[in-house]
Amino acid sequence: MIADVSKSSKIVVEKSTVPVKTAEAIEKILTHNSRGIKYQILSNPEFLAEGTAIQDLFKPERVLIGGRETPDGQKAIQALKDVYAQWVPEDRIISTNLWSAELSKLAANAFLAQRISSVNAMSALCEATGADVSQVSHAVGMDTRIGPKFLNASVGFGGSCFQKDILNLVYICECNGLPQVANYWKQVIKINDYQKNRFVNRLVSSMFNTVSGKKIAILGFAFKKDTGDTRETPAIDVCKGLLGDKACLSIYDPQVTEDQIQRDLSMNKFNWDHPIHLQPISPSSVKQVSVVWDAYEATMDAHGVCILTEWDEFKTLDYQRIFDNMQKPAFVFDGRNIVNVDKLREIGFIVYSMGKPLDPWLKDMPAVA
Ligand SMILES: NC(=O)c1ccc[n+]([C@@H]2O[C@H](COP(=O)([O-])OP(=O)(O)OC[C@H]3O[C@@H](n4cnc5c(N)ncnc54)[C@H](O)[C@@H]3O)[C@@H](O)[C@H]2O)c1
Ligand SMILES: O=c1ccn([C@@H]2O[C@H](COP(=O)(O)OP(=O)(O)O[C@H]3O[C@H](CO)[C@@H](O)[C@H](O)[C@H]3O)[C@@H](O)[C@H]2O)c(=O)[nH]1
Repeated sequence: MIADVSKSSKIVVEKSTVPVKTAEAIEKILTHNSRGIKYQILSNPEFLAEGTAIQDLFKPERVLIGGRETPDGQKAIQALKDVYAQWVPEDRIISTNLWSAELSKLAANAFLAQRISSVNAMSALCEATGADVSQVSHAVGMDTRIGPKFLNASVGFGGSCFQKDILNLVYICECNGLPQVANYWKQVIKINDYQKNRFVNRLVSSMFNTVSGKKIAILGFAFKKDTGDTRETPAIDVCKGLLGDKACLSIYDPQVTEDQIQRDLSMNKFNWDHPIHLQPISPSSVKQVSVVWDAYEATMDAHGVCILTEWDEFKTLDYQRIFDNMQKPAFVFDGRNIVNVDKLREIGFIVYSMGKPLDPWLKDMPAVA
């Protein structure tokens, strides 16, 4: 396509996250169709996060540009640097060779996801020992070599990037004859799956080993707050786990539509990645699921409440009102550690909060249902 329309030399910039050596493939295709036109391929991976995209664009921590180490490659890097220099301080614009830039993007996401899996693995140990994962994260994160960010235990990481990019890394390791390295990174995903299962098991075992026919309110469905994106959201796996035991779910998320939730819960795991025209036209809706537009409606007459996204509004709900309108005993399962556990216990809730000292109710329950 680019080769078809190009009339003069071009710089082609990869922004998407790609397997290492994609630039080489692009270069080969363009060069073979070049009709004398010269191309320079640059790798300029995008590091923005959803929910903060505009700030990340205006004030990036770094801009990474990878190119060929030839005079023409360096000239192309400088041309792209000049564009960013319009609003990004020059010391934040770094240049590398092509393969380093492509790999750095995968490495950055793998490191971030690894931090979450590390703290989530600790959360299981905290529950077993009586430690509090927030206190452990705080103490660990004060070491400037480790740093305090991205150490919040949760029901698991989601989003379209982390799992895909780690699987990409794993594939590249395997293709390069590095199975031990591949296995190391695979563990990050395995712990993430373990954390989601652990949450469902805790919930089911606390509620007398079954949620069949019970109403469970799901607060939050997006993979994180301030976005309506549900790709790879842990809510899908948690909801499917509960539906597997025949729970009735009442789901509320301030940004996710009913259609999206029904689609996510009725589709096979990887169908979301298909172009929209290849997805089921009207996926049959899941009967045990209702989607409502208010947290109070979702929790009305519920046996249990699950918090799966850390939306700010869930921190300030009137939990006394929620408790009064729920079946008893009333349970809260906080997959994001956002509620005040002591306050909720005072109200009368049985509370499970990821990685926090266990409620006396849960202490003698098996961690696995
Ligand atoms: N979403 C983010 O926050 C974010 C942040 C940084 C980087 N990225 C990267 O940016 C890229 C796009 O992300 P997105 O969230 O916009 O994804 P998206 O799924 O919304 O968009 C991807 C687009 O690529 C198209 N596509 C997929 N496979 C294709 C193929 N083989 N040939 C041609 N087109 C194809 C899809 O139809 C879709 O229109 C990804 O590589 C992602 O890793 C995303
Ligand atoms: O301490 C934490 C931090 C995050 N999360 C979860 O991790 C997931 C991903 O969060 P985040 O990284 O903030 O969102 P993304 O929009 O997926 O952004 C990531 O993926 C993008 C796409 O590659 C990169 O550009 C970004 O730099 C990278 O942060 C979400 O489910 C979060 O809830 C936790 O569980 N605990």
